[in-house]
Amino acid sequence: VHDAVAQRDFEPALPPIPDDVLDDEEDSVKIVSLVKTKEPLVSICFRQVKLKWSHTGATIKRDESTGAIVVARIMKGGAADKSGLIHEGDELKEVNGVSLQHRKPKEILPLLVSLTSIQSHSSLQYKEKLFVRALFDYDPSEDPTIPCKDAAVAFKRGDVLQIVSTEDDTWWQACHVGDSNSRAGLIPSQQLHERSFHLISPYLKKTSVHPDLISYFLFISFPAGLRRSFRLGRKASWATEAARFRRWSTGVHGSICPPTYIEVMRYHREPKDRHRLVVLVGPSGVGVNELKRSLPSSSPPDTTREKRRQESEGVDYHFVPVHMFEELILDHRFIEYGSHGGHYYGTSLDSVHRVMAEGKVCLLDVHPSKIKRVYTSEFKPYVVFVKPPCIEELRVTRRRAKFVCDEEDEDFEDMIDMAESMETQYGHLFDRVIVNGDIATAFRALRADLERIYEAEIQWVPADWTYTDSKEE
Ligand SMILES: Nc1ncnc2c1ncn2[C@@H]1O[C@H](COP(=O)(O)OP(=O)(O)OP(=O)(O)O)[C@@H](O)[C@H]1O
Repeated sequence: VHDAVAQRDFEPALPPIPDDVLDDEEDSVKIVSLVKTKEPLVSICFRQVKLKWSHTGATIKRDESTGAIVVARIMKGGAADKSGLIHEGDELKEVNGVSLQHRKPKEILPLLVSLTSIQSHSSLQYKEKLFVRALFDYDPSEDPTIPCKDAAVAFKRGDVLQIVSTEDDTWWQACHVGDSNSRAGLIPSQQLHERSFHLISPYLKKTSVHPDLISYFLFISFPAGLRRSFRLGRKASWATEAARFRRWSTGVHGSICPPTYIEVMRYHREPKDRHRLVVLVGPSGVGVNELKRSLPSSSPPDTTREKRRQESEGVDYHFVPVHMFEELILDHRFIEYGSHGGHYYGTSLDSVHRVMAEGKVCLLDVHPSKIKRVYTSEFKPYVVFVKPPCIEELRVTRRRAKFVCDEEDEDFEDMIDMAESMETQYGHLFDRVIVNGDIATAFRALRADLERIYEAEIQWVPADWTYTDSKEE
């Protein structure tokens, strides 16, 4: 191919090879000339060989010791990579007849803008199959460390990316999954993101460290009383936790790693498999219970308090003697438990198992710090964060609802603050965020999301879960 291309005539004509390039230096000195046409095409001329590509798929840098402009990186699957004609370390001599010698990077960049525009073909099949979910937002336009903003891929927390190269320790190459127009580009490597986090670069300060349901689904739902009891207990422990987290984030525990990427794999639920556990989290008063009330419910939680006249065993609660409840605590059988008014209330793993074993969808409402208790292949949790809207919308929606008239602005502010803290600390575990402004809209969003998750052919779940499943088979 090289020879066939080399013998053809191309327009425009290349400048002659400089006299000072000796024949025996051919292997060590490459003269590359870039000619930008009116079309969005870049012609790369390599001696007398000229190829036209829509995009080159390469980045450049200045060699610190020699001052030369060299090819820094060849993007996997890009035109430059496929051609095999330019390589990392190749020196760029001139662009459109303009010598690059002694030029400042600022002057060179506009000349090379097309060279740094990286595109891969949508039909491209990458050889490596490593998929990750991003656990933080990344906006290259706010990242001063990115070698070339045009070569980068922006993403949001939760996006699934296909990693096509991890050869470079600092900048990996990846493209978005499920987007046929997605191009491969640079993303910060895990190592780089962890390092940058500790330096608290400006772009990271803004990032977070960090889904009537189909009638045949039945849900486990815990009554408001229990939830409120938990919440009362949670409030105190949350304040301690938030304070501890603030200390960590200010550097007392500098070795804490920020969430970066988690390897994910496609998961297809077979009819024989249990449904995924649905976990609802949110700050106190945001409306988790209100949303749950609109969903069919089933298995209740455990409590040690006396049964009231209107209550039934196994409907409102499982009424358990204190000694049994305490045994369950010692056996670590509770996902979450607390006491209120001198009585225990708890959400046990056993109650979740029972519902799931019956083939029902289990809906759980816990403090986000407890998600890790069920973050296993056994439960495959789908975590929905219920978030408050802005304070103006909170005022309007909550006061419009006649039964909520005693909420003060301060409560709304607390709710918003707590939601922010939860997102900061646990956001990487959330599969879906639903803003509960107008209750009907929030409920429709939740229902649509849960329908989607239970009907979806393919879902992305942590690779660990699928490895565990295959070991168990
Ligand atoms: N979108 C909404 N619009 C108006 N009122 C709402 C909305 N969502 C919830 N509410 C009301 O706000 C109050 C608190 O809601 P809910 O009890 O569901 O909160 P929660 O998140 O379960 O908190 P807690 O555990 O503290 O009870 C309830 O009176 C509920 O009816």
